[in-house]
Amino acid sequence: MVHRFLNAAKANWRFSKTLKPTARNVKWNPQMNKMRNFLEQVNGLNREDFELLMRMLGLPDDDIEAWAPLPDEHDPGLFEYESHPDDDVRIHVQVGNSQCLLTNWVKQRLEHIPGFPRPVKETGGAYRISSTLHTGLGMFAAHRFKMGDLIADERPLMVFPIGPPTDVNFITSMLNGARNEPKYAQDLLGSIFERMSEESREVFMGLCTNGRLHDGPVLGVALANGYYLADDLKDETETVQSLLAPLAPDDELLRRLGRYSSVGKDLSRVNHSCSPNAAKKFRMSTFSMQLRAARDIEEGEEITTAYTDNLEPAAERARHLLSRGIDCSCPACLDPAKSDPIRTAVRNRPVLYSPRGARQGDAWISPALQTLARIEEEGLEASPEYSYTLRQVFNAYVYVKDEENALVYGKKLWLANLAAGNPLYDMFRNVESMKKSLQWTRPKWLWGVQKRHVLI
Ligand SMILES: C[S@@+](CC[C@H](N)C(=O)[O-])C[C@H]1O[C@@H](n2cnc3c(N)ncnc32)[C@H](O)[C@@H]1O
Repeated sequence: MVHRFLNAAKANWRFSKTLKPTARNVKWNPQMNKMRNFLEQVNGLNREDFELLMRMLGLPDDDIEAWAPLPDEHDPGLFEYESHPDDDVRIHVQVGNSQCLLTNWVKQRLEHIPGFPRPVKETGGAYRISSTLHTGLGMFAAHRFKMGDLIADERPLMVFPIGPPTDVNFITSMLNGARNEPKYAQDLLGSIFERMSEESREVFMGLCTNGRLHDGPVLGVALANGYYLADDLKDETETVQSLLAPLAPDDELLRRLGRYSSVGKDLSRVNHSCSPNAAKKFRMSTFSMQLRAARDIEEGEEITTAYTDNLEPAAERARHLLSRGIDCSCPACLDPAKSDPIRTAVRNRPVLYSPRGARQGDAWISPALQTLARIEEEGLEASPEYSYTLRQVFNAYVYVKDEENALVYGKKLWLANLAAGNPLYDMFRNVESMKKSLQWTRPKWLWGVQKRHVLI
């Protein structure tokens, strides 16, 4: 059987990135359901099929082009792969100085990336690692960064699996903090560790263990520093698909099936914040973790990322963080009565409806502007809701043909996407392409009805 795996940029080349509803607690009406079904089908299309559909629907080339993401230097290309009995077998793979335990499938996927591994970017002198007041070592900005700027680009010392396909015991051991099967997990990580260079081993063992040495030294470091690679590096074998199929959406196994974690030299020194100023993204093409500024950062400021979902209430965050040995004492954790309602309001940000009939001023845009203000007040620019809300506001200003404001928010959206590693669209920062966008040229096209439109 031939599997077709689309690269991220192509898979993301979708209307729905701009139009798909993302707000929670939304009451769906039949019209929205219809739209969602349509968009879900469009979602599955690659660029060629998408273009074909748009042409069939009568969309001119100019409009189609305006929706295309710019060429992506991280585009891993198309992967067409014949399934093989060895797909799930794990093997040791070295990429540069990274030692990894990957499935044959992932190894094949990486080898299909043109020019793999592409060079990592030099950011020499952009940061320093030094002591913080209360959280051990941390990373500090050596100069000012603007939102979206690259702070670090680093290949991991080690990449290791955190779940099946083949090692069901391993997941049990990791889920139980390695208490049930410490020997198994320790041996597995040990087999990667012993392949590392002496220098890398020394760096690795110098990382913080957070008192988890009882798990064994290598496992202790991996548990205290492991960074979850989520969808950025994962197995997509038939075994994984079949194991995934019966799982409920809240099953913990979903997070772990065919997934990986990594430990880095400097990036493992970045501490957690509930209002982080930076975001990490693993890139397959360079086999490296990129750290970018999620908002402007001053020289000397500590650089932080989120170890947990920062839109959860403080009590829920504390539960997650405690499992990583962190007792967070940031202002949001110390004063949940003030912070929790703001974060919940961001999470439940409202759907934005355009006004019925003729233009009725811009007051209908204010719920989205209010969400943006809340995000900036709480320092939540690293959460996906920031891009979503900027997109709402951009769409809304384009809808009312307010060129000046559309451009202001389009440019912010461009930077927020850059920081998050999302696809970049010229229309967000360029008046010419903005005016070719669907929202600008024919706002009623998609729904084909003279009703209110959801600008999500
Ligand atoms: C990946 S390491 C970060 C670097 C670490 N501070 C060091 O000295 O190497 C994660 C550990 O740092 C500490 N840490 C990170 N963020 C923290 C925070 N917000 N509050 C308290 N401790 C934190 C915890 O001990 C955690 O297990």
